[in-house]
Amino acid sequence: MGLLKDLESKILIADGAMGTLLYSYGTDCCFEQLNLSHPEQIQSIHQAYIQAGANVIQTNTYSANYIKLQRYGLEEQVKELNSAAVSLAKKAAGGHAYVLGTIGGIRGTGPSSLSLEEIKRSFREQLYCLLLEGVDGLLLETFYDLEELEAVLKIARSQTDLPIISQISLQEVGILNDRTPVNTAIKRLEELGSDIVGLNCRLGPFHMIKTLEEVEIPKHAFLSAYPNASLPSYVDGKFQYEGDAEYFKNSASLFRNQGVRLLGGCCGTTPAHIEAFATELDGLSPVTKKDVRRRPEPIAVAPSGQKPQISLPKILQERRSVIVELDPPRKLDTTRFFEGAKALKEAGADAITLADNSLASPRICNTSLSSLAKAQTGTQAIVHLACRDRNIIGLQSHLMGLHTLGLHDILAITGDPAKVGDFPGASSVYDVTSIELIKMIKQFNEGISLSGKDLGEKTHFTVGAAFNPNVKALDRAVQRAEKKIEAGADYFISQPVYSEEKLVQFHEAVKDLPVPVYVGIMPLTSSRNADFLHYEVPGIKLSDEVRSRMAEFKDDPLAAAREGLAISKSLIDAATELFNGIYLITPFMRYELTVELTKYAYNIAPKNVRRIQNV
Ligand SMILES: Cc1cc2nc3c(=O)[nH]c(=O)nc-3n(C[C@H](O)[C@H](O)[C@H](O)COP(=O)(O)OP(=O)(O)OC[C@H]3O[C@@H](n4cnc5c(N)ncnc54)[C@H](O)[C@@H]3O)c2cc1C
Ligand code: MET
Ligand SMILES: [Zn+2]
Repeated sequence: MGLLKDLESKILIADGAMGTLLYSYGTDCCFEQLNLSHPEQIQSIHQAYIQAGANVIQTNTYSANYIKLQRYGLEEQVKELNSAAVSLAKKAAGGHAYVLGTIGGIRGTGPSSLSLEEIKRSFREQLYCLLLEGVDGLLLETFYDLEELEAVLKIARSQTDLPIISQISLQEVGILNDRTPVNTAIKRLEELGSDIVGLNCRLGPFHMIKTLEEVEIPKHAFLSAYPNASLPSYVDGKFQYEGDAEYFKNSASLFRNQGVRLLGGCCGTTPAHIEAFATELDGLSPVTKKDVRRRPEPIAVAPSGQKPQISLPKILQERRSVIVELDPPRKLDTTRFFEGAKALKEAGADAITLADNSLASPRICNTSLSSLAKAQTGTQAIVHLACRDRNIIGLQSHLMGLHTLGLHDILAITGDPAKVGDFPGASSVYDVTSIELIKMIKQFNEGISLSGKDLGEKTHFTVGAAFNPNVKALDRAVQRAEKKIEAGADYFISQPVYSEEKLVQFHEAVKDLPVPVYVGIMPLTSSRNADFLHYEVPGIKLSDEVRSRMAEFKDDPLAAAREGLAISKSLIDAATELFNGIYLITPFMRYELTVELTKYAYNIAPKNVRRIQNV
């Protein structure tokens, strides 16, 4: 007797959801905490599943690791919560059902910055607690990330000979988030020594069976499936699942036909669903042969989006390039904006850049204006894209829209937080930071969405990233830049620099980076403007000389603007000795200033070329 021995000749039925069942009862605390605070509740759920026909149950430990328990301040209780869970499940099983120690995946559906080392640490701790209490097997479930599952499976396999079940979760039929076909992933888990391999959560029976049609029956492992009851719906502020056990009854034989030998339920399932599986498959032997549907090769489709205009990082390798930030207006009159776009194009700017609600204050949508500017004047536009205002659904939709409009230049930024802007109470989404956004965009360039879905064609985005040289520790800024390069950044655009000394330090810090930099220069418009930047904008310091030059024209706005231009010109003189890329920032829609500076920058003869940033 033993779980694996039984599976050689039988189909076993596993239990269904624990978490969503508790949630449906109105539980709103940490579910694992109930192992200690309300043990009778957990035990009665186990018993209900056993009564429904489950031969295999799992401990209430899905999130009982320090990383997830941290959310509730329970990270010190990993041992107690796991121990209690095992003893409750064992008591309920009373020797009539196998008890699996459950460990849930940590990396979710979006990009995660949690290191594998930290995940492994947390996994080891929970693993030892479960093994110490004596379970009949381990259930590694709800892993969206194959790298994570492989890493923890290796650890578990090296620590125990007990049966191990490894279950992947999918967002798309047949394919993991990283594009690995599910059949390949299952084979890899089998090779790493998993005794049972399969799928759980996220998909309901329909999509899970469709996925299993692409999966071969493993030679040295058994197949498992724990489908969700349905897709969730959101009613009256609560997630609900359609609870039709009759539907599960009809699906049972379809799972069997796919070679599944351990069949249970995940989110939204109840003892009624498990009973449906158990009665329907009672006495039936496992299927050992089936036809496997081959995954179709992705079809290469000719791209429909227009091809990019000039490649800015390429230009920077060859010659000087000036780009100019011309921000969307805060009000609805766009006259000055389009005049500016036209004038800058005529002045020779290689592109204009349009901020995305910078300083977290609403402006006209930069994509609309970029598209119109491109259509009206042929201007190449760099669209800033901030992670603050869009979740990963909105970001992806936006990327597809940019591609469709033929806007291929993006500046990927995390974005100023909402609290600095006009609506400090608004939420800052930040599902991802600039680094993960850059990765996402580069994945789109491979024709693949964040969930691994085939986009049907490849995008052609060139991705810029932000660099702030106005920080105390430039070396840390460079380290962050290196991460952005690793993620796929093609070039950098910097915050404005206001002193020649800073330009030299900046150049020294980035000269060996493998991608080019556009160095920021923003003309000062008045003495007050200079003081504001110096005193109020974090990281920006103007030299005493610059501030006193501006202060001289305190009462003469025209003369002050002229002085601001003169200062910018000397900064451009210094900058063009060090960098090929000049990024001019138009202050307060005064594009005449940046038009003049664009012409000025192009008219400076190339100087000591050897010192130019090495790219
Ligand atoms: C060229 C340019 C254009 C911009 N356009 C916009 C815009 O359109 N809309 C908008 O809202 N904002 C814009 N910003 C502002 C920008 O979003 C913020 O300045 C941001 O904090 C830094 O850039 P990032 O978004 O790439 O953040 P990231 O570099 O991704 O930084 C994200 C987080 O990491 C932290 N961090 C950054 N650098 C370091 C470091 N060296 N060490 C440790 N932690 C660090 C930051 O505090 C921040 O919380 C722009 C900035 C630049 C330089
Ligand atoms: C989020 S997937 C399901 C986790 C666990 N098996 C439960 O039912 O609570
Ligand atoms: Zn689930």
